[in-house]
Amino acid sequence: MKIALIAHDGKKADMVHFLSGFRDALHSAEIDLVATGTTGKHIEKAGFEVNRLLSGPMGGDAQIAAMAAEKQLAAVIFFRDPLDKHPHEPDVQMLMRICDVHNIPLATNPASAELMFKALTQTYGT
Ligand SMILES: O=C(CO)COP(=O)(O)O
Repeated sequence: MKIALIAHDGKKADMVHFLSGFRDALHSAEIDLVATGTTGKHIEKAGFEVNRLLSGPMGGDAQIAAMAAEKQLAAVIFFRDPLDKHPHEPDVQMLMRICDVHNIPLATNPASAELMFKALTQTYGT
């Protein structure tokens, strides 16, 4: 299964911390990670394999939305920073809307991501 990962700058450390808690599952399981550009760099640095797309403000959120619309994603984990402004806010809203349109599981904070991830790894037997 393919899981998309996105984190705003103020949440990138949270994303790496979150993934580190699932390191064994991520290394052993049949999980493909895809991420927006800068988020992906942080994830790679932490020792995970990830397919990096464009940076969010340059269209990365839109690329992930397209994958969601084409049902290529089992889930989207998007750690948004609610205390910061983003020039590409329309893309952020669009991504979340597309997840809702296509009923793609979407977690926007670590607590929900953890619940979702545990459920997914059980469902997929990983
Ligand atoms: O801006 C983002 C999400 O809206 C994330 O993009 P980066 O991972 O390239 O920082």
